[in-house]
Amino acid sequence: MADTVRHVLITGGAGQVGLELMRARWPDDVRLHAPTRDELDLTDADSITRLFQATPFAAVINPAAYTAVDKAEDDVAAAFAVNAIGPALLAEATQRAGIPLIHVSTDYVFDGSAPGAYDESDPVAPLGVYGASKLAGELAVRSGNPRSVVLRTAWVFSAHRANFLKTMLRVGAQNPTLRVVADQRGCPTSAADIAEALVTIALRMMNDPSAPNGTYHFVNSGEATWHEFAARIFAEQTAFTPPVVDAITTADYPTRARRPANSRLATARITRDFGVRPRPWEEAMRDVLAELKAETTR
Ligand SMILES: NC(=O)C1=CN([C@@H]2O[C@H](COP(=O)(O)OP(=O)(O)OC[C@H]3O[C@@H](n4cnc5c(N)ncnc54)[C@H](OP(=O)(O)O)[C@@H]3O)[C@@H](O)[C@H]2O)C=CC1
Ligand SMILES: Cc1cn([C@H]2C[C@H](O)[C@@H](COP(=O)(O)OP(=O)(O)O[C@H]3O[C@@H](C)C(=O)[C@@H](O)[C@H]3O)O2)c(=O)[nH]c1=O
Repeated sequence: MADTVRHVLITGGAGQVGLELMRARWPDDVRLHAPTRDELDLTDADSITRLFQATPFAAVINPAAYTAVDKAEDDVAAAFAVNAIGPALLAEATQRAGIPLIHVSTDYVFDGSAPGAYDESDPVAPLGVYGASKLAGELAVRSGNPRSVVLRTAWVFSAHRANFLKTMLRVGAQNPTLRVVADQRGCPTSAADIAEALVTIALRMMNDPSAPNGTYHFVNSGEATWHEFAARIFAEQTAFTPPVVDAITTADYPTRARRPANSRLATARITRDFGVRPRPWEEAMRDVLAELKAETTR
């Protein structure tokens, strides 16, 4: 008898977006597979082959990545292995299996020189190794499996793993004053909301072989500088007396990697093609703060 279960492979299931994909609402006939790092290492072609031999996947979602932006500058080979070679191998495997691949990418493929929000057709020019490796991954996915979506997102926060929101809560509880850059502007985005968009795209692509493909932007609506993001986090949290947050320039806060001054993403295309409507980042952030609060009071 034919397998009536639709098997969906989720890479990086322990990451921010991967975890939210595992918690997201899926139809009853979908079975999620989130292999551990021992079972799936994106840099190891054999581990991908073994997985595909064991299970007839109906789709693959790839949020796994090397995400340490500064470290990548000195760890070029490792960043490219995960962010470029891994997606190339997944594109090859999904193309051979005749199934869609949904890949997650970043606003850091842009150099930040545009005056407004970037749309999907704007020219890319990454400033650092992380962005360059993610761009190489995008190209490999598009050319390796035309039945694919590259979903670019930005400034991801959630109650899990490492992210700017959690860093601010940690250092803000310990320091009366913080210094945060006020000349880099982007779109803070909830991992749970990204997961919801990915579910919509994956279901559509599984159900309809002629579903839209290509590059899409998904971020929560609104925008902020890192300084505004930090200030809002402290205004909304109730766990401790908020620190004073000084607005500084990028030059005042030297980092190993350069970051775009403007990486706002326009989302009209995903709304038009998939009906996905982003909600304001402040609203999504309140959900995450509530989740963190519930965890500490449990
Ligand atoms: N974080 C952000 O602010 C942004 C992220 N993105 C993109 O969104 C996606 C999801 O990011 P996010 O959830 O924050 O990432 P995380 O850093 O939270 O998680 C990344 C996941 O990838 C896994 N991983 C790393 N290397 C490998 C490998 N060789 N084989 C298999 N799995 C591996 C990690 O495994 P392990 O659990 O073992 O560490 C981890 O589970 C990524 O593609 C990222 O580039 C885009 C814009 C912003
Ligand atoms: C901790 C801290 C950071 N900053 C600055 C440094 C940097 O310019 C900015 C953000 O710092 P972070 O290192 O937390 O964020 P960063 O790692 O640059 O975040 C990026 O991650 C990758 C994975 C992406 O794809 C991007 O969309 C983006 O989310 O804030 C301060 O100004 N003060 C501080 O106390």
